[in-house]
Amino acid sequence: MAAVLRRGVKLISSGSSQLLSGGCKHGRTSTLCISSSRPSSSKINVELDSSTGIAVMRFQNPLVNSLNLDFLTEICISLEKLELDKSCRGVILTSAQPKIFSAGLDILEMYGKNPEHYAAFWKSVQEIWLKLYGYSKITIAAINGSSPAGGCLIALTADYRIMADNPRYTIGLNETQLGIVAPFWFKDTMLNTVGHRTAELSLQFGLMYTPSDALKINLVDLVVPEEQVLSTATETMTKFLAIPGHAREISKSMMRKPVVDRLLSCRDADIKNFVSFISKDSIQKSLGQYLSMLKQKKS
Ligand SMILES: CCCCCCCCCCCCC/C=C/C(=O)SCCNC(=O)CCNC(=O)[C@H](O)C(C)(C)COP(=O)(O)OP(=O)(O)OC[C@H]1O[C@@H](n2cnc3c(N)ncnc32)[C@H](O)[C@@H]1OP(=O)(O)O
Repeated sequence: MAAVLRRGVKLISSGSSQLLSGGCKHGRTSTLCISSSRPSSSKINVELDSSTGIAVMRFQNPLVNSLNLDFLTEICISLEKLELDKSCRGVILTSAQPKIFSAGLDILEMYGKNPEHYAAFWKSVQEIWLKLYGYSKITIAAINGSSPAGGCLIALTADYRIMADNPRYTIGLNETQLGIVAPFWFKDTMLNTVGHRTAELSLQFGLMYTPSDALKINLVDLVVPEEQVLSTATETMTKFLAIPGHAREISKSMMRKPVVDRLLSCRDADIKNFVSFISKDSIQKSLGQYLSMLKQKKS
């Protein structure tokens, strides 16, 4: 999997991605970069500073970082590589797209397709959640834009959330607004973060929160000026890194394992449930209307 290219430079490749260590792009010898072997098609960019052990994973799937099958797979592969890389100690998740952290699951993956496609897509959604929620290393979400539904879920899996102080950005599980339902593991992730009553109201109404409101309900941990989101995430990561790693990791696992195990125990049933739900005419109709609404918003 890994090959030494020249002194201090190793290449790890899987699918379309490569991991280069040593001096690359930025001329900093301590920087690792993961990028696609076809840079124009890469949906993420990862830089790992080997002097600090902090990796920054930037989502760059135009236009709005919607989570389609390819994008989810690419994120998962990169997370796996970083988890195996001993020089990586923590990952900051952020967006390279302006104003959007992630628009959530790609609605086009859930609309007008066949059951096999829905099953494959849902499996990859499960995969990313299992990977992130059970991630052994520290994760921090540097939320520099809006983050509805699946985008919020990605942020919720992190150990810490820092959001840009811009009232035009919103975050939340808005599924009911689309006429769909957040599955139990989305619900559990939310519930474990904001508590039962807030989660109940939030899920039923499909509420989207401004950064200051998200802070009030502990959906995010910190709100900072936009230009400070990444630097604050790095500072926060340093605080996490000061804690003895083994103790922190076990504590994280202790809090999250029951929820992870719950999905692991019924993955196939959850996929079946999703396929049957999303294939219903009434659900397809709701999604179709929502997509039209998104298009009309522009005109
Ligand atoms: C008995 C029990 C039963 C339970 C069973 C449970 C089973 C499980 C059920 C199903 C669960 C599904 C869970 C779903 C999770 C999701 O994540 S659904 C997606 C939710 N996302 C959204 O609602 C976001 C919608 N988008 C927006 O609000 C805005 O686009 C934005 C992100 C805020 C960006 O705004 P702006 O910058 O103004 O850009 P736009 O012009 O609106 O968008 C640009 C183009 O992108 C398209 N687009 C946007 N979001 C998506 C998306 N999520 N998927 C696909 N495409 C998207 C948008 O249409 C524009 O396209 P073009 O017009 O072609 O340019």
